[in-house]
Amino acid sequence: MNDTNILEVNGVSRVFRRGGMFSRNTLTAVDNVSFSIDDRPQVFSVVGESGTGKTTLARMILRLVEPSSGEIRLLGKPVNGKDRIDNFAFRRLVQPIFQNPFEAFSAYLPVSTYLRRTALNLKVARNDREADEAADQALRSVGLGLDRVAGKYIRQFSGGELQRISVARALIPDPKLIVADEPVSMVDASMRMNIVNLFRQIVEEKGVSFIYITHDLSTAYYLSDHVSIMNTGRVIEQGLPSDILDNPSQDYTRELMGAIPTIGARWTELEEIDRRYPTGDRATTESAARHQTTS
Ligand SMILES: Nc1ncnc2c1ncn2[C@@H]1O[C@H](COP(=O)(O)OP(=O)(O)OP(=O)(O)O)[C@@H](O)[C@H]1O
Repeated sequence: MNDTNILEVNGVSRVFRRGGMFSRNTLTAVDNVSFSIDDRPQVFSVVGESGTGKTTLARMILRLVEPSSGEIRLLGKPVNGKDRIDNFAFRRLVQPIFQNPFEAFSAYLPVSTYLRRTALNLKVARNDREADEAADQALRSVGLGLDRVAGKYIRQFSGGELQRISVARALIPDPKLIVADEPVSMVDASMRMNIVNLFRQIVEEKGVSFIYITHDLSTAYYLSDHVSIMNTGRVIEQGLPSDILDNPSQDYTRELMGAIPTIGARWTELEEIDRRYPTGDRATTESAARHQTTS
């Protein structure tokens, strides 16, 4: 165990029962997965097709599902079990971003009220004024501001705008780690790169690390410092994105790559979308540029 690692996942498995309470049928959704994320701000991607166990893994890290075996540690402290890190400390350190931003907020509360409550509940602020300041600061990190959001309900935003607001919500407690489960798969194609670039910008500027869960190898390659490929519950290969894509050791990875018509063409398309829909205050990052030049 290394206390400077933000996250350690040691031999973690999750078995689900299939076919009712008394059934003996089981499914191993996550099978003996191990990896660690050191304290350098980074994007750590977990890539695989539907049903390979990515969401189950994310939910175990977020403490929404208990592992059947193995251990997850956050800054050296257990995430599960009787000595686990307390809930409040956990929520200050780790925040989720989910696939559907419309499900991340209440439909009955203005989004600004929701953000204010988040700041108060997480004790980032002592009163409404401080909470609004915290919300405004977080919204500015994603290219918005409280003035553009105040009093509006989720139906008044596009999916892309609302996903940016859910990134802002996640930033309110100044977390160490954000677990983003398919965060761009329900966002309009024109906004996808915008959000992906925003993640990179947050890594560089705020020192937050992301676990980026996706079926889309192309955005993972573009965005990540590290890629783990998952198939049937197992991590089958992992490493630097350029190493994996230039030299995949597994047939499954080659199949995933085959889903991208040609890597080079895809980057051109992503860059074109990015040019047409700029983030505004987006930083072009060294890491993204590095991956682009290797493609
Ligand atoms: N609560 C549950 N009970 C039973 N089976 C489950 C449960 N949650 C997930 N599974 C099963 O575990 C397997 C892995 O699911 P999981 O959602 O983790 O995969 P995934 O890679 O995230 O896929 P997707 O992108 O479609 O969500 C699937 O076969 C799924 O049906």
